Amino acid sequence: MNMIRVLVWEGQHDFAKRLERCLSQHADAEVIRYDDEVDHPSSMEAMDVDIVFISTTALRRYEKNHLAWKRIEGVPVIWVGSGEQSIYATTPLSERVVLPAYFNCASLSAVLKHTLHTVTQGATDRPLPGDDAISLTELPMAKDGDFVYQSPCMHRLVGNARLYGALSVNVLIRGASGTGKEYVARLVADSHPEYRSGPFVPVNCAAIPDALFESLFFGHVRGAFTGAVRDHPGFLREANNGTLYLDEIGDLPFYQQVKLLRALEDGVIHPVGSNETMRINFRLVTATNRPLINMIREGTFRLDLYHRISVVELYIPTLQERGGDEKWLLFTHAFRLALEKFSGDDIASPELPGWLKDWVYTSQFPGNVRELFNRAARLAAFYLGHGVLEQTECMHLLRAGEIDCETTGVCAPPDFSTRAEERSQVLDALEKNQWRRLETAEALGWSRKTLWLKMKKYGLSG
Ligand SMILES: Nc1ncnc2c1ncn2[C@@H]1O[C@H](COP(=O)(O)OP(=O)(O)OP(=O)(O)O)[C@@H](O)[C@H]1O
Repeated sequence: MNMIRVLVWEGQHDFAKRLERCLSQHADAEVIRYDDEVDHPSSMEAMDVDIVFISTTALRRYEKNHLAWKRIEGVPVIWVGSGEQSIYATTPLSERVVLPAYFNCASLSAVLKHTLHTVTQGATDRPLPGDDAISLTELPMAKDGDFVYQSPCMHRLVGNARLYGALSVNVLIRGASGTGKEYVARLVADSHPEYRSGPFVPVNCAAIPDALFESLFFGHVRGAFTGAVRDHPGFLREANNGTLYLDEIGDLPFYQQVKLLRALEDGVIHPVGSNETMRINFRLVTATNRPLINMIREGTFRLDLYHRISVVELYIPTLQERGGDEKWLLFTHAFRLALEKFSGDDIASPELPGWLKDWVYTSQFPGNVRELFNRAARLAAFYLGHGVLEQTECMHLLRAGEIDCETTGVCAPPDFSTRAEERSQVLDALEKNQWRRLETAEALGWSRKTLWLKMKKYGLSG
């Protein structure tokens, strides 16, 4: 582990001393202390710390001033005390990391490693030495049907999908190909108290033949055109009282976008060949893997449609952003599923070798979950055929068809040629996201800490 700067904000206990002692055994750390004699740390941002420990007793003294602890946003926090306290009310469940007040050095080391690993995984993304102490089963794994996730950023995404899903707002899902946009769309749909009982109508906008757009979206009556042998309700009416999911919305041609916008604004449609208008009522969820804002600048996506569809935006992190633990979790899950599927049996999974874990942790999977599932399925087929997982042959198989990031461009971080350009991009993203750091960081594909450091570098503050 590299040298880390740890801030300890203590209430009335002596845990800073214990912490310092444990840290000196387990990590190369500089500990900066605040205690109950000192007022709350007002210049935490300027201190450039890597992690903050806050005792619940310290925070209680400043409970009225939410800003006091909001200032530490961008730096991971480990709470010290009881996990039950109302003091965490402003921290989503998925983000709470709690170290019991009676911690010992081993529990401190495990919590610290897990937190730092999660934060820095984008940069290092390989198992930490001695990580065996933190087994996968100890990490929070969640399952929504077949949707499996584990990383804090995915817990946050799912929490937001449920939260906004319960409201009657249009939701735009952004994410690279293979990240699971349809799963998230279904999660949003299933969270609404009324629309959840209606139909879920998925439409891939990239696969709509131009000439059939109106008939497929708004419906047609029998005889409206050659080949219209029966009435067709159209996607918008099929979704009535349910959810219409428009995937690849960025692929809808510009001149079709205005027709869709009009229907959404008026809440009525005219089926092709009919004089009647019909009312429509559904929740709209859209998804894209294309940069709509750039497309608006280039004049290929309508700003008015963008405003209509993106009341709430949810960003799905790439597999790389979710980190090694989640890749491994998904790989083992996919491997087990494939064994069952290919053998038609409830076959026991073999113990997976260490070289495989290393490979999964360090591979980038530009095709995201879809690609990872494909590799796991290959390996499962190999295992069923040969009964062993021999490294050389398996690696050959796993790496076949591997496409690197440079070729696909999908896992590369934003590339800015000048400082001025980067500053203006960061400013743009901040303004677009009303200076909310989490959303801005997600939009830029950065961690909150990276964004915070860049804001400091360019003298940007909200
Ligand atoms: N978290 C997950 N847990 C389990 N399976 C997943 C998860 N995420 C994605 N998948 C799998 O990956 C595949 C791709 O997911 P999905 O089709 O939803 O991605 P997408 O983002 O809509 O991709 P595209 O943009 O290419 O349409 C799915 O078939 C599903 O099996």
